[in-house]
Amino acid sequence: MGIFKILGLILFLIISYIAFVVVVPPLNLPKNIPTIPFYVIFLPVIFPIDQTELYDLYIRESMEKYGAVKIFFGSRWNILVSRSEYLSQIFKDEDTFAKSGNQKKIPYSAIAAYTGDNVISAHGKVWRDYRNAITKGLQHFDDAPISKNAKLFCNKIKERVQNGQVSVHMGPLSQRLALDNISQVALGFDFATLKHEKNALHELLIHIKKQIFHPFFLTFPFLDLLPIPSRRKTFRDIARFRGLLVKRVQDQLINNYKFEQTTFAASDLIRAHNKGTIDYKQLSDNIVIILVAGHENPQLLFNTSLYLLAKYSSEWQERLRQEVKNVTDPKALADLPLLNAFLFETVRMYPPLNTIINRCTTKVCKLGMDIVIPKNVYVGYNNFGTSHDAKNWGPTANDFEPDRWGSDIETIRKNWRLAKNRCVVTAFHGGRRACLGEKLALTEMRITLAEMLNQLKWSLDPEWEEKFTPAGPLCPLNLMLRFKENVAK
Ligand code: HEM
Repeated sequence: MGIFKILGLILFLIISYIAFVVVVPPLNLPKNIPTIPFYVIFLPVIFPIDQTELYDLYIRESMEKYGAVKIFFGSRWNILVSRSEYLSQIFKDEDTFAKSGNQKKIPYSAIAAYTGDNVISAHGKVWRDYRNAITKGLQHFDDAPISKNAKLFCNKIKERVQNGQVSVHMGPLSQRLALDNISQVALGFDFATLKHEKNALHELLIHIKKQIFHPFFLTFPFLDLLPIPSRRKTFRDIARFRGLLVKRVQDQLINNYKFEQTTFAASDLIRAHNKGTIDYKQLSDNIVIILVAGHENPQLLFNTSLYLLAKYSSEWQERLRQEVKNVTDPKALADLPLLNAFLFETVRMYPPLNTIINRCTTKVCKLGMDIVIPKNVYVGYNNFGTSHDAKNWGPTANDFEPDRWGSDIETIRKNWRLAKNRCVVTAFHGGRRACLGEKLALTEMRITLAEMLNQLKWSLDPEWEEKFTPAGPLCPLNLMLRFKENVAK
C-alpha cells in the first residue's frame, strides 16, 4: 500500500471516529430519554435562529415529556434536565452531581484560563472556603454607589438624546453600568467606565470576551490545545487582563491596608489569603469571578428588563413609573409590589443564564426513578425550559404576566421563595449553591430602573429586529432603544 493510501486510511479513520463521537451519544448513556440530534446545537451558527426558537422547535417537546435529554455541547455528550423534581435532586445531591467547572472540564481552554478555579465551579472543602470568604460582603453591601451610578447612567443616555442620537445600543452602555456597580460594591475600586469614555481595562475586557466566547472555540474547546498564534495571543491577553484587575484591587485595598477596615467581598478574600486559607491564584480567580458573574449576569437581566418595559410600555412602563415616582429611599423599592412582580416575571421569562452544564456524576446513579446515569457524565440544567413548562406554570407559561406573582408584596415574596424552593424558577440556582449575588442584582435592577422611570421614557427602536441571543447567555440580541426625557416628573 502506498504512503498516500495509508495516510488516506488514517485520515478516514480519524474522521469516522470524530463523526461517531459527535453524531452518536456514548452507548452507556441512558436509553430511556431522547437524544437531541447533534446538529441542533450548530443551527444558530448557520441560521438566524435564537435560543428561545431553537428550544421551541427542537428541544421542548422531548424535554417536557421526559424531563431530561441527551445533548451535544462543548465537545461532549451531556444530559440536560429541566424537570423540577430532577433539578431538586441534582441541587441537593452535591456529592453525586459534583460541580465541575471549566477548570476541570476543559482546563486547557481560554475560558478556563479566564475564570480559573472559583466559588461558582469549585466543589467540596475548597468551595466552602471560597464561599465562607465572600458571603458576608455579597450579602451586606452599601447600595449608595448603585444609586450614584444609576444617575450617571441616565445622564449618559440624556447626553446622547441631546446630541441627536436617535437610538441607543444598550449592550455597551449597560456593561459600563454593571462593571462600575460590581467593582465599587464588591471589589473596592472604581472601574470608572461611566465617567471615562476611554478606559483601557474596559477595552481589554471587551477584546478578550470576544475571543473567549467565540462560538467555534466554545463548541470545540480542544482547539485551544493547538498552537494557533491568534489563540496564543488570547491567552496572553487574558493573563494581562487578570493581572491588571488584581493590581487594581491590590492598589486600592492591599497596599494601603484598607482591606482591614472595609467589608467588601474582596477585603474578606484578602483576609482569607493572609490567613493562608486560600493561595494567591485562588485569590485572583475569585476576584475575577466576582467581576465576571457580578457584571455579566446583572447586565443581561437589566437589558431584558428594559426590553420588556419597552415592549409593554403603555402598560408596564407606565404602571411602574406611577409606582416609583414618589419613592425617595432606595431601600423602600424592595417593598413595591409591581416593581418586584415585574422583576420576578422577567427572571422567569428570560433567565439570564439559560443552559448551565457544570456538574459531573461521581458514581453510577439514578435520576428520578429510572434514568440510570454512568459515572463521569456531565449533567446540566436548562432554566428556560423549567420556567416555560406548562406543568409548572399552567397554560400561560409562555406569556409575560407579572400579575401572576400576586398583588401585595408579602404574597409576591412568598411566591418567589416558593418558586425557587420548588425548583420551578432556577435562574438563581437553589439550595446550598444558590447564587450569592441575587440580592445585589435585584437591588441594582430596582434602583436603576426606578431612576430611569423617573427621568426617561423609552420604546423599542422600530429598526431593531426582535431576537434573543443565539446561544449562551440569554438576553435581547443587540437591543436598540429610543429614549426621550420624562418631562412630566
Ligand atoms: C441576574 C443576575 C444573576 C443571575 C441570574 C445569577 C445566576 C446564578 C446561577 C444560575 C448560579 C449557579 C451557577 C451554577 O449552577 O453553576 C449562580 C451562582 C453564583 N452567583 Fe450568581 N447570578 C446573578 C448575579 C450575581 C452577582 C451580581 C454576583 C456577585 C458577585 C453573583 C455571584 C454568584 C456566586 C458567588 C455564585 C456561586 C454560589 C455557590 O456556588 O456557592 N451572581 N448565580
